[in-house]
This record gives sequence, C-alpha cells and structure tokens, in this order.
Amino acid sequence: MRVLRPLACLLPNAAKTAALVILNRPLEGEILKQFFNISLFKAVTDGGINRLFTCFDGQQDKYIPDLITGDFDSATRPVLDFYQQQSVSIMNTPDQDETDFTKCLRITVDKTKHLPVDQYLIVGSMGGRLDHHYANVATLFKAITITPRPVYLISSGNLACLLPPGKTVIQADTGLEDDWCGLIPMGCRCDHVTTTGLKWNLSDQPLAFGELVSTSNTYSAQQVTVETDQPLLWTMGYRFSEQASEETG
Ligand SMILES: Cc1ncc(C[n+]2csc(CCOP(=O)(O)OP(=O)(O)O)c2C)c(N)n1
Ligand SMILES: O=c1ccn([C@@H]2O[C@H](COP(=O)(O)O)[C@@H](O)[C@H]2O)c(=O)[nH]1
Repeated sequence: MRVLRPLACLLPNAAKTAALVILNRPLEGEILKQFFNISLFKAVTDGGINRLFTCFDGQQDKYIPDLITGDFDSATRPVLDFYQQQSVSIMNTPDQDETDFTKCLRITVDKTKHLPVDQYLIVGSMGGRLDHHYANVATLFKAITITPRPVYLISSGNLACLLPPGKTVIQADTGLEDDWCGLIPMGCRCDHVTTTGLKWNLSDQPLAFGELVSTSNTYSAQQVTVETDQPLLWTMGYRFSEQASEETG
C-alpha cells in the first residue's frame, strides 16, 4: 500500500526531500521559491530556463538550478550563457521521439538516485499547449516504470499524479486542499475501482471514458483510499496564497 500526502510540499515546514523539474510555462514565483527551498536537485527543460530567468528578474543568482536539458529550440542564448557562467550543467537531449520533459525526468531520476529524494515536483506542467498537457500526463505513465517515487504535476492550483495499480492512501489533511478532486481513467479503462473518503465513492466499479469519469468529486474525510486494477490519474485542487502573483503570458 502506498501512502501519499501530495500537498505536504506546499507546507512551510516541508522536508527538504524533493527534486524539482521546471517546464516551459509561466511560473508562480512564491511556489517556485518554496520548491527551490525543499529540493535537493533542480532541473530545467529547455524554454523553462527563460521562464526561470524572467520569474526572478533581478535576483536570478539566488535561484540557480543544477541542470538544464533539452533539444534547445526554446532557450535563448543570453539566458543559457548566464547560467553557464554560474556553472550550471547544460545537457543536450536531441532525441525527437520523446518530449524534453520525459528526457529530463529520466536524467533527474538518475542524478538523484543516491539522494534522499522522496518525490519529484514538476512545475509549469499544466495549461498551455494541449498536446503538451497530454504528453505530460503520458510521461507519468513512463514515470512509474522509471521511479517508484511519486511524480506530481503541480501548477496553477492543480495537482495531478498517477496512482499505480493497487491501493493508495491519499492524505488530504494539509489545510491547503481545494474543494474538488477527481479520478480520471487516462490511457485505459479501469474495471475495478474502490474508494473511501470521497463524497461520491466507487465500490468495485469501472471508470472509463464514454462511461463514468469521476470529476467534480470532493472529500468526506481527510484520508482518501483508492484501489484500482489499472493506473489511474488522481487530480486535486490546492490553494496557495501566492496565486495573485502568478506570472502571465
Ligand atoms: C508518432 C510521432 N509523433 C510525433 C513525433 C514528434 N515528436 C514527439 S516528441 C518530440 C520532441 C518534442 O520536444 P519538446 O521540446 O518537448 O516540445 P516542443 O515544444 O519542441 O514541441 C517530437 C518532435 C514523433 N517523434 N513521433
Ligand atoms: O505549452 C507548453 C509548452 C511546454 N511544455 C513543457 O515544457 C517542455 C519544454 O518545452 P519547450 O517548448 O521545448 O521549451 C516540454 O517538453 C513540455 O513538457 C508544456 O507542458 N506546455
């Protein structure tokens, strides 16, 4: 049985046991500061480095990642030069059969294999291009074969992670949970799903597109359990005070 407390990473006293991957979407400054503080390793994919540079305008030297990867069709030369001067590793990943995110996640997992990392936080992962949104969710399916640690897509008030087959306990007790949550049968149908702790629970029921998809669900307890026969996407909303300072564009 797996136990997750997905929003613990947003608490002020969060342990420094995460690894961070920054993608090419507008970034939220306060959350990013929090994630820099609690991450033992920070990676950026391609145009994500332009976003990081802009997000911390005037104080870029305080937020230096460990690694920048990508096929480099988005990062600008002056921005790359700035981070190169700060001794950041820059790794070219030219393969055009996987996204920059998937390639970066593989490298990040490898670089953190001897570190006490217990979760991967992916920011800049939602909204924007729809093909990328689905590609990012598809990367979660690869991620369960790359690492046993949870990989959280977390952006703009949304968190998503893939629950592997079996039973998962989700602790929703941080006080940062928004009212809504959902179980989305992406990739394939789930024939047997059983939950507790939700307003609309399932009892050995199927979830599938064209049949039932559990959206606009909410909590009936601070602990949710989900048992599934196939990988199942968990989504939940969070409230974090800095949303007002969200960068636009
Ligand atoms: C069947 C198939 N469809 C599409 C592609 C193209 N493709 C898939 S991943 C990828 C790399 C995407 O790079 P990334 O930097 O993540 O995205 P970008 O913003 O450059 O589109 C490409 C070109 C492919 N290789 N195979
Ligand atoms: O709309 C978007 C754009 C990008 N991403 C993610 O960022 C990386 C890097 O993107 P580049 O455009 O190559 O800089 C990409 O692999 C996507 O995972 C996104 O999620 N949404």
